[in-house]
Parts: sequence; structure tokens; C-alpha cells
Amino acid sequence: MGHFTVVDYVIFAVLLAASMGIGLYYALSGGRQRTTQEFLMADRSMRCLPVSLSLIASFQSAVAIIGVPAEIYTHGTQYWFIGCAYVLGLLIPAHVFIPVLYRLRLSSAYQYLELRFSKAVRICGTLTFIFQMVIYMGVCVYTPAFALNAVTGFELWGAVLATGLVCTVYTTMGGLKAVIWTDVFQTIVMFAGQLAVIVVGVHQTGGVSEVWRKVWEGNRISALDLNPDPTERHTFWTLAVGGVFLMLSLYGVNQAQVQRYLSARTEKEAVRSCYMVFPSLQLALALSCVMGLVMFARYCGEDPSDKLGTSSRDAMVIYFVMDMLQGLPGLPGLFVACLFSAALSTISSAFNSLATVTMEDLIKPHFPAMSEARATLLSKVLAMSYGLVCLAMAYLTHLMGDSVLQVALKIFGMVGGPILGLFCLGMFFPWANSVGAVTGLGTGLSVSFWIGIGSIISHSSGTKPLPPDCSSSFLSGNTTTVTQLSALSNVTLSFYSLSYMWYSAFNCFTVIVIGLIISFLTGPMKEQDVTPGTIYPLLGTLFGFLPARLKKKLCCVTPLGQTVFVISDN
Ligand SMILES: CC(C)(CO)[C@@H](O)C(=O)NCCC(=O)O
Ligand code: NA
Repeated sequence: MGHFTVVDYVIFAVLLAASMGIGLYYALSGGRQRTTQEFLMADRSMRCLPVSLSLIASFQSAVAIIGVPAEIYTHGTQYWFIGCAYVLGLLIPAHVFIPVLYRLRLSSAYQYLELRFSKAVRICGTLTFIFQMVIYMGVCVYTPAFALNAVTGFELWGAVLATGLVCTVYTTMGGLKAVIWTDVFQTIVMFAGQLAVIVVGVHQTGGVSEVWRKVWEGNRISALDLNPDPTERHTFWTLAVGGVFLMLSLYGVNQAQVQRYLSARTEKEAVRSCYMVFPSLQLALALSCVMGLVMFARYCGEDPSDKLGTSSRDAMVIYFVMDMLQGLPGLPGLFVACLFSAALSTISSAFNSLATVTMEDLIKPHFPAMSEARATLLSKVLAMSYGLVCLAMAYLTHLMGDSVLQVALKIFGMVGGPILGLFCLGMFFPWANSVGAVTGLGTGLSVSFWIGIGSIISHSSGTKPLPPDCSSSFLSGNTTTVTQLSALSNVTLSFYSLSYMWYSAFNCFTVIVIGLIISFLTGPMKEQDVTPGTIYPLLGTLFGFLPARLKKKLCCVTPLGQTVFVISDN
């Protein structure tokens, strides 16, 4: 199974070499990475095309390439409706978050929190972000290595080390410019690999109409599920509405993305790049969903998981790909390159953004006199250290074990949701003060971990997979599902079974509600104390019909800054 020819190894090697080459190029050209402005902010000179491809790459890792087809194979196309969330999920960042953050000329998204609230809130936000990205990184680097190992015997820790080290090296050498340009190259490789699998798969299954017939008869084309039950894992509501909050936490306030917006040469360019993410992200989603359908058409009736010796659907995706591409020299290598491209582009964004926040939010404020050369050297050391942390986290992921897509989406919701809440509290509610913000974040995180860990322990977020057969549409439910359902009558358990697609929204609201209550109890912020340009007059815009005096009270009137505020970077 999965014999690699020389061509395959060459393709894989070219990917790694090209990524290193781009890193080396940016280490030796331009300002040679001698300032933090260049290393962390790409000199704020980027154009929209590379920025947009890089924005997609940040959160599209091997987790999505493997996890989404596995999800579609097992549960049908319901997940595809997350594409509906991309509309508001990108329009809101483009027209609300980018204008506020870009005009403040920040270096780190969390600098906003200090301007709006206080130093303490900034540090809490930064630490939460670091926590989120460090666990997520582990999943990203581990996933492709694990899946490949299960099928081809590709050395597991060898692959983890290779990815981690190559990525560390080019990120440390070439800074954000290298990260963005490798993202561009790697995103193209990612699309090419997925497309190749689909084309070959459709051909081998007997053409488009045959694939369609099988997935239709196998009940894989899901109807719009309008069930309002919030414990239902994937429905139109959880995906299209809950998904908007997930997208906001990733594309609105996550440092990895904000850093890309800030690296754009103008605000317009940043907004345009956000718009350009829409078609590419839809393409990425469509490719991975179609891949799941082709995989189903290929295997319906004969589930290869017995042959494989693992019930992991994630490993099965790789099995399917290798099985199909066998005998086509170069294609297995292209797919492996696709997987590792997706992983590399995500971890490199994580390294660079982590180095940025550690430098800007945790170190620089304490050493205002640090020389530029020393700060840049320290940033490089930080990027490298996070590379090593990433390897350690991969080992931790090894000890977990769930569908990788669910793990990633849970992390985004559990930790990203409260951070989103913190930013919303600051931007939309002028009365919120810093005590409210810290308490809100603390409560949000506690509730989020209580529910998230509760759901992992009680295993309540699983849904019954559809039968892997393309002729019989409905089989009777198995016994485990019945026990799960009766256990759900327990109130706490039903709380634990909140769909993880609601985590972002739910945790965001917890932070806002608690934040506002505490703010009003401890004395709400006064308009003249709020830093100009940190509030987006959302309430005033939404309630445009109200009398001017009331509106003035509501939206705190401070208009969105038109001027550029220069924050001393010292
Ligand atoms: C972030 C979304 C939801 C955007 O569609 C998608 O890219 C996804 O499911 N990502 C999973 C995480 C990952 O690929 O690492
Ligand atoms: Na990626």
C-alpha cells in the first residue's frame, strides 16, 4: 500500500526546498529582516492578492483537507452549509473590525485592548490567544503525520519533526514576508492536490453521473436541516449562524489574520483582501466536500476500515487517496505535498503571530529602551522557540483522539469565542470598563471549559454516522446511540451536548453579558474617557431611528477615527 516512487519523493522535496528558498530570499533581500517592522509586519507594504491567499491558508490546514471529507463521508453534506456563514463572517470583519484596527496603526491586535481598556486586559487577551494557538498548532502538525503514518507507514515523528523544523527555519529567516509568500505558493499546491484527487477519483468511479447516483442513493446529499435544537451537531442554524461567530473569531480578531490586515499597504487593500477570501474559501470548502462524496461513491457498500485496522475516518481519507493514486507516478507525492503545504502554511502563521504578540504585548512594554537589533533578534528566537513548543504540543495531540476537525473547531470555539467577546465588548459597548472586561473574559473561559471538557468527558457531541452503504438508506440505530439518548434526559448532560458550532457565539455572549453587568455595577465608562477611534458606533447605526439625544447616549457618539493615530512603538 502507498508505494512512493522517486517522482513522489522529488515532489515532496521540492515543496520543502521551495519553502526554504522563499525564506532565504526574504532573509537576504529588502531590509534583510533587520527591523521588527519588517520581520513582524512585512514593512506594512503588502498588496491584496498575497494577503488574501495567506488569509485562507492560516486556518485551512491538513485538518480541513482530511477532516472535511471524513465528515462528509460519515454524515453527509450538511457541513457544506458552513459556506453560508462566510458571507457575514467576512463582511463584518471587512467593514467593522478592519476599519477600527487598521486606523489605530497597531502591531498586535491586543494593543487595541490596552487602548480601549487597560494593560491588564491586554495581557489577559494575549495569554488567551497564545494558549489557543499553541494547542491548535499541535493538532495541525500532528494530523498529516498521523494519517500518513496509518496508511503508508511514513515515519510519524519523522514527519512531525520535518514539518516543524522546516517551518521554524523559514519563518525565523524570512519573517512575515516569507510567511505570506510561502502561503501563496502552498495554497496553490493545496488546491492542485485536492483537484487531482477529485479528477482521478471521479474517473475511477465511472464518471460524474455514477458518483452522483451513488451518493444520492447512499443518502449523502443532506437536505437543509432546520431543526432549531441547539444540541444537534450540524444543522443549518448551527453552521450558518453559529459559523458566523466562528468566522468572526478567526477572521475578525485573531492575531494571525489581523497581522495580515495590518501588513497591507492601505486600509482599502486590507478590505479588498478580505473580500477576495470569499471565493477562495468557498472553493476550498467545495473541493473538500466533493472529495468526501467521491470517496463515498468509491467505497459505498465496502467500508475499508476493517482492512485498515483503524476505525479512524481521518486515516481512511488518506487510505482512499493512496489507493486511488497508486500507479500514477507523482500524484501520491502531489497529495502529500498538498497535506504538508496546508499544515506548513498554518503553523508558520502561528509561529509568526505568536512571536509578534509575545514581543509586542509581553516583552516590549517592559523594556522600552530595547534596541531595534536586539528586539529583532529576540523576535527570531521567539519564533524558533514556538517551533519547539509546537513539537511538544504534537505529542499532546497524540494522546487525545477524536475527529481532528471536531478538535480544531472546539478549540476555535472554546478559546476563540471568549476573545471575540472581549473585542465585541470593547468595540460595541462604550460603557464597558476594564474590570468588566477581565471578569467577563474569566467567566467566559470558565463556562466554556466547563461545557467543552464536560462534552469531551461525557462523549455527548457524537452523532450516529449514516450507514456506509449506498443501497439501503436507513438502518436501525445501534445500541450505543440508544444509551446516549437516554442519558441525555439528564439536564447537565444536555448542557454538555450543546453543539460545538455554537461555542463561539455562546462564549462570546457570556463575555459580553457578564462584562456589561460588572461594568454597570462598578461604574460604566464615561464617553470622554474612551480612547477615540476604539469604538464602532454599532448601536447608533442599528438604532438609527431613535431620537438624536437617546442615540448620543447609546452609541457614545465617538465617531470612527478618520485620522491615523500613531501609537509610540518604543
Ligand atoms: C476555518 C474554517 C471553518 C473555514 O471554513 C475551515 O477552514 C475549517 O474547517 N478549518 C478546520 C481547521 C483547520 O483546517 O485547521
Ligand atoms: Na494552512
